Amino acid sequence: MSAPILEVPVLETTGLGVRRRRAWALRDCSLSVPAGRVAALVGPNGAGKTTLMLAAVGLLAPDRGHVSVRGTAAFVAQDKPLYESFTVGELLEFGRRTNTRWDGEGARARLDVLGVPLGRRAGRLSGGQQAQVAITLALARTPDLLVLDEPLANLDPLARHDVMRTLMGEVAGRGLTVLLSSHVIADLEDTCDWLVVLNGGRLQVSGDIDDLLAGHLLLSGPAEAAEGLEAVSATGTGRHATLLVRGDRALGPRWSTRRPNLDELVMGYLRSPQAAALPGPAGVAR
Ligand SMILES: Nc1ncnc2c1ncn2[C@@H]1O[C@H](COP(=O)(O)OP(=O)(O)OP(=O)(O)O)[C@@H](O)[C@H]1O
Repeated sequence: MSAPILEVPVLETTGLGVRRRRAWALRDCSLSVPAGRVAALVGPNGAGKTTLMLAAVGLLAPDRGHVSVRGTAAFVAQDKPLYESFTVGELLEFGRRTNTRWDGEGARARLDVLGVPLGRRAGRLSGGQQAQVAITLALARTPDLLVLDEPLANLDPLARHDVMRTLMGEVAGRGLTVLLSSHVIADLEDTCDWLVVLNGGRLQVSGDIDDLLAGHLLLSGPAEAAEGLEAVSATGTGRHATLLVRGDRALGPRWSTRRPNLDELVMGYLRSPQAAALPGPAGVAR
């Protein structure tokens, strides 16, 4: 096995714990997202995704542990708030006046390509256009880390594709690092290369998506043969069982094996909140 390549983290949390009102929304979370990665943040409702993102950009203070960002971070909240009575051009001008780092030319060029009229009031734009404007304003601040809370929610498939293409262009063009949350794994499969899974306020998975997929197998076979097999999780329909397991296993002709896809990997972990795939001290999943 080749030695793990050390990548510079842009976002790093160590033992991060955040309380919302009296309850812990995030506990003992230690993760890193390397530079130039597009990290998918997934987990059920209430898992702590927004809490982690707010802590990452400094909008929530840790109650335990640390969070650090190398460089600057920009955040686009779930409801993509814009001053509705401002025109898009006025929003750009407002951004220019209120930010020390501002790429107005890039922002105008992007909106031009997307066909968003600068003279239109933000409140009169479609949901997809509002998402694009909010992301464009965040990108114009030329952050090192862009944090997006469900940027694809309520967008049609074409608009979702456009948003992801915008992000990929920025990542390829200037090595931006992105952390984005979503409930639709299929939207993330082609563009994200890093995975963070939260469940009930705890970190379950953090790592390179290709490594994670290559490090797991999906087994299908007779339920009675599944007993005693160590698995991340198992599902079944009576006599038939499907298991998500770590590593490579030769189990004989009664089992069919294949690599899981991203959705199967995520679902396999979410079904077993106690299971975890986190990098050990040498970057090896444990
Ligand atoms: N403003 C708040 N005040 C108090 N508790 C909150 C607040 N916002 C969230 N919480 C609680 O913190 C926990 C984590 O919520 P968070 O919004 O981070 O989850 P999430 O994974 O982003 O969920 P969703 O997918 O539903 O957006 C939940 O138990 C939630 O009830």
